[in-house]
Amino acid sequence: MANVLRNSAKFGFSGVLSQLSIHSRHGRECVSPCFSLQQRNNSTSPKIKVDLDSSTGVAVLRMQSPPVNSLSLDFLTEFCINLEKLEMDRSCRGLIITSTLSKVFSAGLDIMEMYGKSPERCGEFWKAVQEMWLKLYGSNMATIAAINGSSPAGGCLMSIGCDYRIMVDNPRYSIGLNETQLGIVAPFWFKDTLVNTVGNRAAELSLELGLLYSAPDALKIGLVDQLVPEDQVLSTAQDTMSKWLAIPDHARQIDQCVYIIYNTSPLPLDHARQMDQCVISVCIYYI
Ligand SMILES: CCCCC/C=C\C/C=C\C/C=C/C(=O)SCCNC(=O)CCNC(=O)[C@H](O)C(C)(C)COP(=O)(O)OP(=O)(O)OC[C@H]1O[C@@H](n2cnc3c(N)ncnc32)[C@H](O)[C@@H]1OP(=O)(O)O
Repeated sequence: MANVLRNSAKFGFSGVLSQLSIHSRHGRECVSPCFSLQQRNNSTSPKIKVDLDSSTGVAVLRMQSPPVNSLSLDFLTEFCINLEKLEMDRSCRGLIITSTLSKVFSAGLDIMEMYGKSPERCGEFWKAVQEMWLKLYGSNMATIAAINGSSPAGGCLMSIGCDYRIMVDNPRYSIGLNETQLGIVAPFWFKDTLVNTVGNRAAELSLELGLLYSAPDALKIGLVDQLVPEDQVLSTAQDTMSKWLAIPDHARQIDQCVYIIYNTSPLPLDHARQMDQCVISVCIYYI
């Protein structure tokens, strides 16, 4: 543990995960000389748009993959590449994730990725899902989800992978890990992340019944931290981010790291990750 804490101070949580044998992770010390200033500040790709304001150190990542921002392999790959670029950029300290689509933040995993694909493709897809969660939950940046629409299943995982959640105050928007309603089971690390957010009992009820919560109900159980009118979601996220960034990065990162290490099962370890990948790939293949 002493080593983990020493490393957390040196590398931040991402760095600690890499000490625990995660591939391709980058502490904030690791600044790639490969990215030009222009590349770092603005990158546009088909499914994701990122704008980094270098005066505030805050990036806004907009998911723009109609109709519902479903998490396909292509989407997840783009998402992870963008996250990795921001992670390596010293000037970026905070990340806000939101959607350009009306009514939907993200519909979760792309159902077409889970239907009739080869075991190899299923494995690749699941690895990308794991990677998305590891990169987001383990990020050294302060992360806020500005949830401007429904966010079921994998969309909810993405939201609870952030440090703070602001949702539009609209009872028609829902959020939750509804996998059991679909006849599938949320993996253990989805469960851990939910428990870390809403506590044990609420998570148990939520997972077993596959509950989707309206925005007001999500606030009641602590699944989201704040509700705001639709037109204020981004500005509130920016204001909230400035409070998070008033805390010295190293202190926030170490605090987060200690919390996660004590409260999360060991997916960061290669063997746990591979076992999870194998089980899920087989399950998807036989669905
Ligand atoms: C032991 C067994 C273990 C098995 C293990 C297997 C897998 C892993 C286990 C768990 C992890 C799973 C995580 C997941 O994320 S699963 C995905 C769950 N997602 C959902 O349930 C969301 C479904 N969608 C909705 O509820 C709604 O679409 C919405 C997001 C609320 C938006 O509603 P709206 O009315 O605005 O749109 P439509 O419903 O009309 O949809 C428009 C369009 O989008 C298509 N679509 C919707 N969701 C998805 C999706 N997840 N993937 C792909 N495509 C999606 C929908 O079909 C419509 O398409 P069309 O062509 O008809 O226009």
